[in-house]
Amino acid sequence: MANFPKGFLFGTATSSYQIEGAVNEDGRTPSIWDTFSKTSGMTYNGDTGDIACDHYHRYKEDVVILKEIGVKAYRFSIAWPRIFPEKGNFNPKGIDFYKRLVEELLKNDIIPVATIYHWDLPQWAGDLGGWLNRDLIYWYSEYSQKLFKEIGNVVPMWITHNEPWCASILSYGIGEHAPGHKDYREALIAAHHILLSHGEAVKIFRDMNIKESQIGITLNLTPAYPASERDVDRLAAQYADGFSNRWFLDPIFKGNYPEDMIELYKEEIGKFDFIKSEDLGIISQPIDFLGINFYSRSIVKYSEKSMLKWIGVEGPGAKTDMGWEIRPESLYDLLKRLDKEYTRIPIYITENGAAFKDIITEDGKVHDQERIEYIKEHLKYANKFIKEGGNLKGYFLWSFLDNFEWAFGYSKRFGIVYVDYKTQKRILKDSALWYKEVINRASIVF
Ligand SMILES: OC[C@@H]1[C@@H](O)[C@H](O)[C@@H](O)c2[nH]c(CCc3ccccc3)c[n+]21
Repeated sequence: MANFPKGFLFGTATSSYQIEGAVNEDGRTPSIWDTFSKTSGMTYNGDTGDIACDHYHRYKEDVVILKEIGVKAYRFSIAWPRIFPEKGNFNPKGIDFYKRLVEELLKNDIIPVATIYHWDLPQWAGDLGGWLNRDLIYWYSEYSQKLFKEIGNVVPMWITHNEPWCASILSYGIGEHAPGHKDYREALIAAHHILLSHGEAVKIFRDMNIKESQIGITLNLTPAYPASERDVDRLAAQYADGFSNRWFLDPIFKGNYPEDMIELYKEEIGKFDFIKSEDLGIISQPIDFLGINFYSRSIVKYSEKSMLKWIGVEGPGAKTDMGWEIRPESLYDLLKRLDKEYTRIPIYITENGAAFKDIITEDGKVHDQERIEYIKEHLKYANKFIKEGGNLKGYFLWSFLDNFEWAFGYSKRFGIVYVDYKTQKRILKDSALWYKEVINRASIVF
């Protein structure tokens, strides 16, 4: 039996575009994900977030379920297009939804953890060039400041951005996410502006001196391992680590971009003329916690073919329905590395979870034992890190509800609560009942 420290924050996580629906309600205007999901071929089956889990209307019922599971905290994101549906035009009805949600959470002793940006950029900002336009930093500052003013005193944990890597590299470089560009120079420009907007929001947050509230950022981090002990494969792993992790960790915690990656990129990217002298100082100002989203590791071998000099190799372990290798030990490796090389500020696992092919059996239940095993194993390694003195303060399971899985639409289920999208009925999967026990005892048997 392993116990977690008293006060360890067990939670669940979601995001606005993936669960809310009500895309035209109370003044909300389209986001780049409304546009992208309606562009043919961009999402599985042409799925969109138009309805999703209809959480905008069902949030009270959903908070009751959160209470039933017994989570201590709930991580959600705020839809920028509800708050500023047009450039410079604040929408009180938009913030009212989040005031109602936060009130409901607090009434049920659940700590609200708000992510300011989880990819649903207002289309009006997309039309200005999105994250390629340095002016977005101004608009993001206006948005963040308004949130801090309106609900800063009732939200104790603020996350500026969810996964800058996805919002830049995956979206402007690889093209799998909105706005679907495939230009690596654009990707690094977007990454820089997102990081800069993070820094500006932290500055605003500090200047407002909001009591009892903390601010951080969430990074998706993927430990990279060489496919062999050959030097070239070890070099490949170094570059994969730079690509996924150090390009974001270094500016935030060291105040510089990693030299080896600048060298690797400069042929393709040309001048790094989008970085101004004062930028890295703004990006690297102290934060109160680091959120990490961990799902799996990558194994890479050297390849002359790719500009990045590496290609992925399939791991030997079992896979989730996303095809991601199940490798809980890598969570421990990641945590130890962060502790040793980057920071000892509090760390929260702001996402960890798995998609599996869930079915409702005759008994009307969802026996998702694979998901229970996945979570149990990751909590085991999280606990090992804590026992060794690691400053891990919380774990947010992805996800509370089955929801819109971006390019995969509704074909992938990550929830511990099953959503029947035809009826919007919620069914607690076995994993929700198991997680309830874990939280109740703040210990797990493994
Ligand atoms: O894919 C599951 C979840 C998403 O539903 C969340 O919105 C997002 O924050 C999130 N990040 C990751 C890991 C990074 C990643 C995201 C999308 C595609 C590939 C890798 C996994 N997830």
